[in-house]
Amino acid sequence: MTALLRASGLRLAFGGVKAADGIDLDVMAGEFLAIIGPNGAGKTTFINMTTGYLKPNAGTISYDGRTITGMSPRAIVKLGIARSFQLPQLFLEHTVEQNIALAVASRHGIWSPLAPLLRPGYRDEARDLLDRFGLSAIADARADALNEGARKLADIAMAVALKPRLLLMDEPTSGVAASEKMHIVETLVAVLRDARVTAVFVEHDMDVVERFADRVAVWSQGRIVALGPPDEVLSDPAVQREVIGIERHATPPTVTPGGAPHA
Ligand SMILES: Nc1ncnc2c1ncn2[C@@H]1O[C@H](COP(=O)(O)OP(=O)(O)OP(=O)(O)O)[C@@H](O)[C@H]1O
Repeated sequence: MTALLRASGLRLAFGGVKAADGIDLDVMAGEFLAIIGPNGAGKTTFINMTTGYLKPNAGTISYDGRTITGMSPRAIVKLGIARSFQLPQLFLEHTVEQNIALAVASRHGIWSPLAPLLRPGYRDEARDLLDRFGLSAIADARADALNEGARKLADIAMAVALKPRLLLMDEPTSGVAASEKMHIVETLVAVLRDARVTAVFVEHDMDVVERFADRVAVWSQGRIVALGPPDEVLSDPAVQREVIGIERHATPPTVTPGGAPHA
């Protein structure tokens, strides 16, 4: 396997806070790499640097052999790197299908909300994606009416509509009801494997990491402190003590569809 993404010596400080303190990481083509670590460890900062939302103070990021450090988010998307956010970025007043069709249109450089109406092909592609994500039944629902699980899947479907080779997902299961979580991850992993997308995902649920990650990278205070297969890394006493204990404590509350948050 070759490295699709290579981060070398990444550093980024916010005032006195070292959000990235020398990050070296190769993401291999085809793998699913989980990033775990306590709140504030620098996980989102890594995704933001890789996708052009933040510029590192030092270090380089290369993708498919090409340096992308400091490029704009739009230029990076064009090269084949997409992302989803901790808080889904859907257009809330639009339907699920319209959201996906808008993402398809944006891949063609068209940013108008009318694009899907003008080009039926975009809607067809959106419908195919909805089918693959198991979202066809709610194609006509407004995005603001969805429960958190469906919202996360729709957000990831929008990222997949960009036809990425590499997808970075920031906490794809946060806020999703425990009963829905495994189904959601199974669905998105099946779609991504089928589309041969390499995936990096930040995750707080160790069951999800254990079951779906090929490798896991442990972040702590802007550094990677462990990296390897989940069974090795998650059974490492130092990781359990320093990170997973904190993780379990810090796991955000889940929200049931239409219900109140609960721990
Ligand atoms: N734009 C910013 N301006 C100032 N400080 C920031 C900014 N982004 C991140 N930080 C700080 O950098 C550190 C790392 O933040 P980051 O969001 O990357 O952590 P994280 O591991 O993703 O945490 P969480 O699990 O809570 O999402 C934190 O101390 C955070 O407050």
